[in-house]
Amino acid sequence: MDATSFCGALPQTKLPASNRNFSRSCPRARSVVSVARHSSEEFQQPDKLYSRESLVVSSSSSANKGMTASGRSYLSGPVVKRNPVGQAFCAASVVGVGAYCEGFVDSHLHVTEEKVGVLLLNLGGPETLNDVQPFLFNLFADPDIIRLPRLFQFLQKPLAKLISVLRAPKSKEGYASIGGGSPLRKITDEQADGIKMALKAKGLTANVYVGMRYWYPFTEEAIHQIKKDKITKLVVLPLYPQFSISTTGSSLRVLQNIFSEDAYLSRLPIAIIQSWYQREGYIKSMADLIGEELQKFAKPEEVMIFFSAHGVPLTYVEDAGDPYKDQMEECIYLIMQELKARGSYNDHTLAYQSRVGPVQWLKPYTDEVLVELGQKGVKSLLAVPVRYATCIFLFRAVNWCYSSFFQLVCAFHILIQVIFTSPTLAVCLVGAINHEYIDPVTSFTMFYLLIYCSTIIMKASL
Ligand SMILES: C=CC1=C(C)c2cc3[nH]c(cc4nc(cc5[nH]c(cc1n2)c(C)c5CCC(=O)O)C(CCC(=O)O)=C4C)c(C)c3C=C
Ligand SMILES: [Fe+2]
Repeated sequence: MDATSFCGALPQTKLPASNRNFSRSCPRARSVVSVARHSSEEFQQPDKLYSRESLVVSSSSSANKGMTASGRSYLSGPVVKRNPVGQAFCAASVVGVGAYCEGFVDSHLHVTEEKVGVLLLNLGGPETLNDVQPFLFNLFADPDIIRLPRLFQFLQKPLAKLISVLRAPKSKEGYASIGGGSPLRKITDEQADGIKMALKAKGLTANVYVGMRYWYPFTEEAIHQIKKDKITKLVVLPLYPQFSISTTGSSLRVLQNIFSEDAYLSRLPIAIIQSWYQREGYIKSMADLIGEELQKFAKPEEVMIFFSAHGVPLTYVEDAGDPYKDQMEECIYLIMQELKARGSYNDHTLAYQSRVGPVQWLKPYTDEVLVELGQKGVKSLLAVPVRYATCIFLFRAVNWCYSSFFQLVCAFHILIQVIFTSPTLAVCLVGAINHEYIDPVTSFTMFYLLIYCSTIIMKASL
């Protein structure tokens, strides 16, 4: 649990994947304890799936979209496992995984001296208004965010500089409205603590690390600590419920770059949980929160549930095969099914916010839908950010509504979603982590078994 200190400062530039001489505080070093694991019998247990035909369809289609139109590869599908010695990450068990039995623990345990690490990946956010422009630079310098054709990639950084400077005033306004900085680090730390506690409760003690993509603590810092701690198995959990090239894909690309250049890391067995929007615990937590909020309205059954999600440029989905839209729609479907099962038959709608730049983003747009709903005479609206409590984009839209004619027609109610620090969600995520605990170990063991056998055969033939 000790904090390990680094010193020095990172400039505003995005950290190159190979830069591991960076120095900054990496406060989430965790003590290492031996870990209980489960037999493969457990692994065979049927998963508690929220199944629906399209769940399988969207998962498998995700798998097929591993290579983007521009020839860039990215990882998709709920879970990816890596060959322990392979340099590359490879997609495995895709269809139907990602939603696992939460009670998947507790028998056939045996203890080993493994040092398991759980790496939580997130976006990161500016902690002060002064951080906003450098944070934006890091974001726009990411080739998974500003996707330039290969020929123009040399323009990435100058463009990032320009856009970050132009965007900074608007962003600062947003961050100023939520207290002068992003609470994402605090939220992620709380999530990490929750996950650690939930792991412990299941008898699975592991080091938990946080790695951010665009701000402190950077993913590189977490990896540095993982190496220092001599972790022997790693479960990677991006804290994005749905997969997008621009979020999970981008974070995994950083990992891929770092791992492929490092002898120790390239041998480290890892498992990656690519999406978890379809997990029972997540869907139920969302339904719990929505259900509670609905009860605050005079006529809960008349409330329109308005889901608002962070968008992506349309080309991500249409040209690059980003599964994000499918997964988001699937997620909303599952939440609504759960609400129906509980007797709530509310109307609902999904819209996307946070457009940046002149290109077309996923539609319908949040601000336009809000106007339409007002014009249709919707009186009660429960706005649900599908992601964070800190969703500045949704707050922006809602604030705008409050200050316009909308206030007159809609009895607005905003659901502030605290799900990401909820213990239920932590337990749900630990279900996913726990599932991954065993498989890399199995493949790791299998690999050494193979090496061992082939050595014997080679020796015998000499
Ligand atoms: C081209 C730009 C962007 C893409 C693509 C994009 C995808 C994307 N982002 C999130 C989640 C978050 N983004 C956040 C901030 C943010 N995102 C962009 C741009 C793109 N995002 C910008 C410019 C910013 C900064 C704020 C602003 O200027 O409007 C955040 C907030 C982080 C925080 O500080 O708390 C989140 C969360 C997802 C899920 C996603 C793709 C699906
Ligand atoms: Fe974003």
